[in-house]
Amino acid sequence: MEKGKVKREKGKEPEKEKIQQKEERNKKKVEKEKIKEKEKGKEEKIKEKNGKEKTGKGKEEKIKEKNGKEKTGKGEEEKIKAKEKGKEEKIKEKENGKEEKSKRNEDEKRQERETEKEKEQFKEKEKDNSTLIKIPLEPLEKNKQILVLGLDGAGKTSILHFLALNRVQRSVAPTQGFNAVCISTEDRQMEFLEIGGSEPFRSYWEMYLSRGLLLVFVVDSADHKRLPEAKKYLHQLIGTNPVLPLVVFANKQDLEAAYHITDIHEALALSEVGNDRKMFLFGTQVTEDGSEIPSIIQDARDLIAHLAADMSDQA
Ligand SMILES: Nc1nc2c(ncn2[C@@H]2O[C@H](COP(=O)(O)OP(=O)(O)OP(=O)(O)O)[C@@H](O)[C@H]2O)c(=O)[nH]1
Ligand SMILES: [Mg+2]
Repeated sequence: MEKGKVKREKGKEPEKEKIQQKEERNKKKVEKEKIKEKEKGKEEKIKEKNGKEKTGKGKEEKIKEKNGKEKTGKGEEEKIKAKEKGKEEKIKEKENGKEEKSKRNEDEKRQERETEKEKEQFKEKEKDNSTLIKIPLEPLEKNKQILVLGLDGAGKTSILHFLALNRVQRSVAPTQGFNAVCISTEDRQMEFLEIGGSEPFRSYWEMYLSRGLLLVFVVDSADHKRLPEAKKYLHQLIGTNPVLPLVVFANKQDLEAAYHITDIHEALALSEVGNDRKMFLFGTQVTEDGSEIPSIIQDARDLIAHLAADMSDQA
């Protein structure tokens, strides 16, 4: 019997154990579930975090996009600037073009004015010369001329103008080549031929000397330095013809530096022109206010007319 008891007791003990085992299993289950829940919570948190991160990424992307837009915005700004620059440059170019055009217009107008002035001056000269007969070179070859020679600037044209018109010519241009002038006196006409005194024209002097009726040689009395040069040319000319009459004009006597005619006589070695030659020396000046000395030019004109008449009678 005790054994049975024992058996019962033993039987009771397995139930307890079973219950305990069940309780333990339940506990474990509960713990597992708790753990699972915890894990789930963790995962969710992580997910949330990730989500946030994602949204963060989104922000970044948005920022990037913004930057991109900003960049594109900058690009547009640059384009606009470039366009503006281009416009400015075009405007500048136009302005420059306008300036150049206006400059050109001014230059053209100036030239027109100058040509008009020149035309007016020419017309005035024409009026002045209306009493003079400009003789073409062809007919002059038949008649002998009164040659008017001398270095450039000596006053040849000025003297001729005064001889012809008894007036001073204000602006005298250097003679480029020939200047033929016909002066009428009471009983005859005199044909004068001036050849330019600049170097390129001096070679013609001697060529025309053979056709010369007489030689009028003009010097600038104040141009001391060039007197020896003038002397050289004069003696070369008269050396070819021992009887050609010579009338020397010691011009520009109004200038302070002007040599007196006795000094000019010496400087030009006029005593050496030859005994067979008629030679005369006049101190002259062609100025507006000079009233006495221009009368000398008139005397010189009378003398020249006389000499020319003599020479053409001889011919
Ligand atoms: N002070 C002064 N100036 C004069 C006189 N005669 C001429 N002139 C001036 O001297 C300059 C030259 O005169 P022109 O008559 O052109 O001299 P040119 O000998 O004909 O000169 P070319 O034709 O170059 O050979 C001009 O400016 C004249 O006004 C004068 O007696 N006194
Ligand atoms: Mg001249």
